[in-house]
Amino acid sequence: MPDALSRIRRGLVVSCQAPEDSPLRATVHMVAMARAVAAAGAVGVRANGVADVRAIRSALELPVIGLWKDGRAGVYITPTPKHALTIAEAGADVVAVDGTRRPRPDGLPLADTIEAVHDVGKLVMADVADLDDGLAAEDAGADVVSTTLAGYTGETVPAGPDLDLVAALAARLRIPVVSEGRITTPAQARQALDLGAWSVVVGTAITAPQWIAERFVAAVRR
Ligand SMILES: CC(=O)N[C@H](C=O)[C@@H](O)[C@H](O)[C@H](O)COP(=O)(O)O
Repeated sequence: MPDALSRIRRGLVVSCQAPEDSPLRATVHMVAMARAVAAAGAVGVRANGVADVRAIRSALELPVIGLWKDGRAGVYITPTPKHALTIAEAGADVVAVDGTRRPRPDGLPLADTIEAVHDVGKLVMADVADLDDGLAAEDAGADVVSTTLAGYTGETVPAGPDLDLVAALAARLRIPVVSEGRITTPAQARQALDLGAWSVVVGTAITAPQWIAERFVAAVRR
């Protein structure tokens, strides 16, 4: 098992990302967030964009899962080999890419992006939406799959994490399966591991103070 994957086994990876319109959208804030979660015992960090990946890589010893969000709809997570190689070059140990079976903007198969990343000695996390995506991503050579895109390819986004998908993928795949997306409680994170997840990625519930505060505000307004 590659070192970066061994190191995140049965642990918490924290996604340190802030959207463009967030007051936290500056690399310095994402590095501080990454340091804070590392101090708490997180075993890895997931980060978006060249600047954040590069800065977090040099600030921390932890494995970095890097991605490049290009756009907001369709295939936007590290959609092409060019995006993937840029993130690998920025220092990501694992490059997270869209691993769905949707047509990619460059028309190339997922396997091409995976091969390009492997050629520079880095690993690929395929962000999938369903079981068939996961099976196809494993066949295409992905090193690990994550349930990142489950619930984001249809009309509406479901409320909780898709833990059924975690269990289904873990039962069928030989490669590690990471549980990611809408995990908002420690109990859900634990449950994901109990269902066979290799590790758990949590973002919003830890690193988005606006989302956290909104829940408190709504509760005290009632
Ligand atoms: C769908 C998509 O674009 N997901 C992104 C992937 O990197 C991030 O916006 C999420 O924050 C991340 O997956 C962690 O999930 P959550 O924030 O729900 O814990």
